[in-house]
Amino acid sequence: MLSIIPGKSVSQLDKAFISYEGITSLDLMERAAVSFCNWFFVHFPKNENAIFIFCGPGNNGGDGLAIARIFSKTTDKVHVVYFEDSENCSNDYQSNFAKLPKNISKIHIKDFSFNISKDDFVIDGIFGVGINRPLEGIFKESIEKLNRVEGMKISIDIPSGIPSDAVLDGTCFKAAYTVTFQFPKLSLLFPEHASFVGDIHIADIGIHDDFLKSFSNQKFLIRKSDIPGLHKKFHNFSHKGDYGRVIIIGGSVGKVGAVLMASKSALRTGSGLVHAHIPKGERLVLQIAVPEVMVFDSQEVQDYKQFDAMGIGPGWGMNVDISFYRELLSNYNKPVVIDADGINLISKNPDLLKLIPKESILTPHIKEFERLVGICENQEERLRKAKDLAKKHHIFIVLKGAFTCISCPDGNQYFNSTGNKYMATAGSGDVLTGMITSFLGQGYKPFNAAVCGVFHHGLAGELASVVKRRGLIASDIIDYIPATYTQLDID
Ligand SMILES: NC(=O)C1=CN([C@@H]2O[C@H](COP(=O)(O)OP(=O)(O)OC[C@H]3O[C@@H](n4cnc5c(N)ncnc54)[C@H](OP(=O)(O)O)[C@@H]3O)[C@@H](O)[C@H]2O)[C@@H](O)CC1
Ligand SMILES: [K+]
Repeated sequence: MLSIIPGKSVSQLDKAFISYEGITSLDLMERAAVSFCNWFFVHFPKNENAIFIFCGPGNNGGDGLAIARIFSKTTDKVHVVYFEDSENCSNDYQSNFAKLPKNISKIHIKDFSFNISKDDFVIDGIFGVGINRPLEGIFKESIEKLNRVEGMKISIDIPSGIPSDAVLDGTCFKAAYTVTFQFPKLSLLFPEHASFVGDIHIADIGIHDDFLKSFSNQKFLIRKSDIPGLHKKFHNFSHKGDYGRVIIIGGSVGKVGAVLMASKSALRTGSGLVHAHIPKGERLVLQIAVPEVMVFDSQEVQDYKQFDAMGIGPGWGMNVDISFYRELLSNYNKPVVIDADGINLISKNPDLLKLIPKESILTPHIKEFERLVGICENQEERLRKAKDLAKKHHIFIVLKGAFTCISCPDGNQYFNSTGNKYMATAGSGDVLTGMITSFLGQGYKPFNAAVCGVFHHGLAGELASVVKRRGLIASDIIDYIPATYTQLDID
């Protein structure tokens, strides 16, 4: 997993790493600039337009100057727009300013006309992780003007204005892309910042994972390379019992589709036997739609302990016999997955919280989560409360959304890196419930089940959206679950 380092620790990280590596801070800045340019040349291979690079007084500005020098080897249309005289800027800024070749024009921000056309590039090196207060004066005015001009806008490390670990207060540069160094800054993952951050690219500057770990603050990004090692291996003599017997409990009149999608996705994720528990009178539709699922109503199941895992809540509604739910949680002594109305019922009956088996996985979206813990001001508060809840009740909280966050009982938080905007569609959450329940039933540890569930779910959505785009529906995500195993080379 990739450690996410708090902004305030980045300069300590820098110091420790350059001493370990035997390089200077200027060398590290050069690596950052080269890595940024490598990304740029791949993304914009035929660029012939002007490139305006806005450089603030710190090392983010220093990065901008080094980038300008590299660009100037291939084009004469590079313009550096600076805010402070070099002698008032950071040391590495000064070194890079001195190295600027003659073919780069240098303009003080006060003399800049903001005459930028739509094909030009606007590169934001005004502030990085060193920002320590809301923008004012010339910085605020200039960024507001830049947000009004056209042009392809790219931020270096973080859009100027966003603090690295908190929610924006005031003005911020609006980027189409953010090229961030080595690890995503936490605030890039906040929904409040989506319109400023654009697409995120992580540029490698050679600081390896083990080194980063020692500066980590219990926050991590889940990457593709983390996933294969979390999967169980099966052999040629494995039988359907080995792949688990799971049950999805939910459904109500008009909402049986949720159980249908969760059950089908459990099958597609690899479960050997999938059962569904739905209200009497609704079973026919489910049996016709997914003949592989065995359907029961409440009177028919004698003993829930026979199931390796349970997914509770899809389409359940709020008219559930709460004593049944209470008994279900009290008597089942393995981790369960709880979603949707399964969570809403807990919000209405908070005494249920302490009955949830240890290591269970709750998968709320933001509204379900806030019903559980109270309205939150922003994502920062949500993440804090999710961590507290996970620790207090020894459960996993999967807070769904872009960069879904898994909060663990030990206080660690893991952010998912797969998925896209097309997945915000009815039933997407039911699919995830089915997938995590399936992994639990296959004998995965709850942490592995949650991580594999969210990663494969996001990946299935990405694969489906290649052809479906905004026409994607939850059933498409299910169809692409098998392809995620192919993508990750998991047999
Ligand atoms: N390991 C890495 O990740 C690497 C990081 N690198 C790069 O370094 C960046 C961090 O650089 P940094 O620490 O110099 O901070 P940065 O954001 O440039 O600004 C600090 C300056 O701004 C000022 N200031 C602050 N807020 C202000 C405000 N609101 N309004 C006005 N002024 C304000 C503050 O001075 P102050 O006024 O507070 O005295 C100070 O002068 C990082 O994001 C990345 O791009 C790479 O080069 C190499 C590898
Ligand atoms: K920036």
